[in-house]
Amino acid sequence: MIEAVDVAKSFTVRARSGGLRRTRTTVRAVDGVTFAVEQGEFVGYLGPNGAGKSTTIKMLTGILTASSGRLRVCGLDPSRRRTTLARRLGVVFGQRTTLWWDLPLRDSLALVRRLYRVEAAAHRARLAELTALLELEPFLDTPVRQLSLGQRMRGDLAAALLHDPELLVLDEPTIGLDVVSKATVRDFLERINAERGTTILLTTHDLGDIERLCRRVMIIDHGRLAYDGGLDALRRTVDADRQLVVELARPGPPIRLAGIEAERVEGPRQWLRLPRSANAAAVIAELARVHEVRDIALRESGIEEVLAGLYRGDHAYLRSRPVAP
Ligand SMILES: Nc1ncnc2c1ncn2[C@@H]1O[C@H](COP(=O)(O)OP(=O)(O)OP(=O)(O)O)[C@@H](O)[C@H]1O
Repeated sequence: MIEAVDVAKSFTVRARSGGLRRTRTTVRAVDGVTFAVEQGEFVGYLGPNGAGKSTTIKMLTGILTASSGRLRVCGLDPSRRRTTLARRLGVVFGQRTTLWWDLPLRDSLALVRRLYRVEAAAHRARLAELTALLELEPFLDTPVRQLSLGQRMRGDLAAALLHDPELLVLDEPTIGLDVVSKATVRDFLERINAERGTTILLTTHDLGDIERLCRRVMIIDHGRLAYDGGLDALRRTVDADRQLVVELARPGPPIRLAGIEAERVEGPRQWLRLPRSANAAAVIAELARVHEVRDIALRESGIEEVLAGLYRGDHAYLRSRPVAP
């Protein structure tokens, strides 16, 4: 469904550098990413702010042309075959709407039907199905500008799927939604992926979206893929690591013992990451023998912590582990 080989995108930015002088700098927003997404997959595309996610999505949808590399979406070059690709692709940008602000949702969806040249009978059937799945009925005749954020998002999802695309690309579809609306959107996405086999690429900062929906995640940072693999493998890696929070009798230099080093020191308190292979009981016994320890807590780390570590630039943490192909 998607094939990206060493895809890069650079922007030239002009900035004032004192007086009337301007300098030109190049921002490598996407810096050589290679990945493939198969039909029917549900993939999370994650990364910190400014990592290159939106730029990738704009290249996938043909809005931007890659500076270099090879990109194919549904077998097509997105920037050259943008119109043809649009018929096979659905896109939702959570921060923006594709609906007509002053029109009732029903009329907006009728215009979408004309844009995509969907047959009237097929449109009726599809609209009925989407209306039921997304519970649109109560507000089909309400102007889009009067819809709540959650209602508008459901309307946008319907608009993106009316022409029954093979691939759905979502940029933060649950941003700003309450827990009930999030659950409706997630249930819906899970269903169309499972029942219709729609391939989904999802960008989100919401860990609930990821945990609930994505079996595979790709993590991009500074324009490069830092991880591509199963969420379960990532979670197992993370869960295997634990953290020891040690409170010493007095402040001291970072603790070092048996190959384990403190990764954070705050006064008498130090944080040590215990790898999978470490025996916590033995480490604690050794700590107590060498240092004057006031207190010790052993903490399991979750997916949130590994993402935060990665986003802070703690790359060695994941790169030291096997990355799925
Ligand atoms: N049109 C542009 N001109 C210049 N620089 C750009 C342009 N678009 C994006 N960038 C830069 O490229 C980098 C990647 O931006 P991008 O919007 O792809 O990040 P993102 O991962 O989507 O971030 P966020 O999570 O904040 O939405 C950033 O440094 C950004 O400032």
